[in-house]
Amino acid sequence: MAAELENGFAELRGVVKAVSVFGSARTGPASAEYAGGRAVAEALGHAGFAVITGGGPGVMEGANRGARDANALSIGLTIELPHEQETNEHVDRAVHFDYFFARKVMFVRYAAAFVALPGGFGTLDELFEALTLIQTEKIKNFPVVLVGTEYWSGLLEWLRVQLRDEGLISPMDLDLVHLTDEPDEVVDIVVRGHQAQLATLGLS
Ligand SMILES: CC(C)=CCNc1ncnc2c1ncn2[C@@H]1O[C@H](COP(=O)(O)O)[C@@H](O)[C@H]1O
Repeated sequence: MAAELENGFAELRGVVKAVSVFGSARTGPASAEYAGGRAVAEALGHAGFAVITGGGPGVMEGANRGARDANALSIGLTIELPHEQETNEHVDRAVHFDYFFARKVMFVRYAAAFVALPGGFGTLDELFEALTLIQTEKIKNFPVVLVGTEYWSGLLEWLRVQLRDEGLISPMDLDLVHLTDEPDEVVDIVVRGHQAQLATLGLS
């Protein structure tokens, strides 16, 4: 397990400007979600960001493909699962993990932001992990961009009403969560977050 972390750090060394993109493993190449992942990743790629996904099918594949379309580095952090699963063909650099938690460290450590498209448990797990890290200030100026207003609006509203308004989270815990359908807006949000991170480190 320690070896898995070490290997991840070694494989990803040098990745300094990247975004982790999450989304359903089940939405095929003909779906709007796949196209959305591709468009967002392509826009991020043109803005100079590498794209990190889970390396699987669906939205992950769309995002890796979009990164390639933009000639950006396309990374897949693949996971050992009970059913055999191929790394999608648009990954340039694959890093394999047996443990979900070791893999999660990499999604955060090497990314300037999280972008989440529609998905199931896996996507929600990744989203809420980021929100927990933001809330506890383990990560700072780290934007979370939800892509797909129709899909995400209900959850976001529920978080505002049931969690924020009821005092179960702080009012500012949702400040870094953005909702959009526009790839260019995703880029703007990510760039601003990245600049704020560099400024915090005294690197801007
Ligand atoms: C069809 C199927 C079950 C494929 C599983 N293959 C997978 N390969 C890589 N990452 C995955 C896989 N399943 C879930 N994940 C992780 O969880 C998210 C997708 O899960 P879900 O479909 O939203 O819940 C992805 O962002 C990814 O990081």
